[in-house]
Amino acid sequence: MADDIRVKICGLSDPEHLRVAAEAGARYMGFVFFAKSPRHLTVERAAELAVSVPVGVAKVALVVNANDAELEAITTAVPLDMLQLHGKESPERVAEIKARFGLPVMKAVGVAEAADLAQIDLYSEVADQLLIDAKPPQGAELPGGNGLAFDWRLLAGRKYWRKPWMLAGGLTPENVGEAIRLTGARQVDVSSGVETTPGVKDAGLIREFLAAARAD
Ligand SMILES: O=C(O)c1ccccc1N[C@@H]1O[C@H](COP(=O)(O)O)[C@@H](O)[C@H]1O
Repeated sequence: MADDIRVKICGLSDPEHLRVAAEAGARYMGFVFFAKSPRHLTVERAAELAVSVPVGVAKVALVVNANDAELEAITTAVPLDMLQLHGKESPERVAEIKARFGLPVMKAVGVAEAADLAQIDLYSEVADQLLIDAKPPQGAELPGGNGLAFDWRLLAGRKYWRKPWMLAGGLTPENVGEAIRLTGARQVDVSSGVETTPGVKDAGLIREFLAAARAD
């Protein structure tokens, strides 16, 4: 087992799936706070779920262009370890959120072509981690969580970014091994790939994903 591969399961909403993910070795659990997402949680529900996350597993709040009032409500109600910024937050806004809310920040960067990789260096200055995801198609309702992959060969030979990074976008139990092999990722994030329909996670797929990601 490649136990050093750290897996994040995003968009969890059921305590049973939290239990399965933790038991199978997930290191991060993502709660989505974005009303347009089928995985959206209220702060009250997320606070209830957070209780079931074992010590040592990071609780991550995913937000999209959230204002301070929204962030205040989330961070006050839910015990969190990290904020995932998945919108169009500027480097200045990332730095401001990090300072104001006192939590490590992971900034999502959308990639469709080599030119997009420059964003990674830009955000490396201010974010604690980078999340390298597929750029959403023009006009997409969601800026992530679309089950869309990008060309992983764009990351080949570039594993030494200045900050820890996580690979996301269209990962599944079937393709995660190949994605890790091609990109050198040591951390991976999945949402749609462990669902039967958008927003509905599947315990068997969660287990399969973790086993595949952590296999040698
Ligand atoms: O999961 C969502 O609903 C979501 C909504 C808004 C922004 C990002 C979202 N999810 C993140 O998107 C990537 C890729 O997800 P997928 O595996 O392709 O479905 C991942 O980082 C999720 O955390």
